[in-house]
Amino acid sequence: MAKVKICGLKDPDMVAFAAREGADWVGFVFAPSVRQVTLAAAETLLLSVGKATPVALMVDPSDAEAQAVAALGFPILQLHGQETPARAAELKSLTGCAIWKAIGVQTRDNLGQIGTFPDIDGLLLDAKPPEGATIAGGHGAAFDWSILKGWTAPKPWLLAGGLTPENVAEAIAATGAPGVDVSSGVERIRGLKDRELVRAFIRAAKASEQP
Ligand SMILES: O=C(O)c1ccccc1N[C@@H]1O[C@H](COP(=O)(O)O)[C@@H](O)[C@H]1O
Repeated sequence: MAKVKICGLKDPDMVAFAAREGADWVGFVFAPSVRQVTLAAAETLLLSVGKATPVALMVDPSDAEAQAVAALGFPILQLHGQETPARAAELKSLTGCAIWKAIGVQTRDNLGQIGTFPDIDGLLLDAKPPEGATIAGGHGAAFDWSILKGWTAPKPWLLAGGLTPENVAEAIAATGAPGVDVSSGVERIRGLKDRELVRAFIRAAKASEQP
C-alpha cells in the first residue's frame, strides 16, 4: 500500500478531511504559488492535521525563512528549489527538520545527482517545470515513469508530478513508488482542492498493488 501526501492545502477543513481520509502527509507551500500560505495561516492549518504528518514545502529558503517555518513545529522540510547538497545539509542542521529533496526528472541522467545528497532523509521525484515556468512545481506534469526501470532508491522516496486519481495506480505499478505526492491532480479549480478528488486519489493509491 503506497503512502500518500496531499500537497498545497490552504483550508483547515480540507486539511482535516484529507487526514481523515487517510493521507499520511499534508503539505503546505511556503513559496510563490497559487497555493502559498503565510506563517499565520499555517499555524491555524497545523491544528487540523490529525494523524497526518505536516510537511513544509519551501523553494530556496533563506536561513530566517526556514527557521521561521520550522519554529511552527514542522518535522519535515521539502526543498523544491535549486538547493545544493551542502545547502540541504545546512538547512537540516539549522532547522532540525528532516529534509526531503525534490529532484526534477526528465532523463535517466537526472537520477545521478541523487547520490550527491547523502545527508537528506527522503527524495521526491517530480517532473522538471515546463519551459519558461516561474513557479518551481505543482504544474500537473508527469515525467516518463519508465526512466525509473531498474533504479534502486538510496533513500525513502515519493513519486510526484501529474498524478491524478485516474493514473496513480498505474504510476505505482510502473515505478514501485512507496509513496505518492499530488497537488494539482486533486483540484478542479486551480489552487482549490476538491473533496471528491482527494478521496478518490487516496483510495486509489492505498488500493494499489506495488510490483
Ligand atoms: O503545489 C505547488 O503549488 C508547488 C509550488 C512550488 C513548488 C512545488 C509545488 N508543488 C509540488 O509539485 C509537485 C507536483 O505537483 P503536481 O501534482 O504535478 O501539481 C508535488 O511534489 C507538489 O508537492
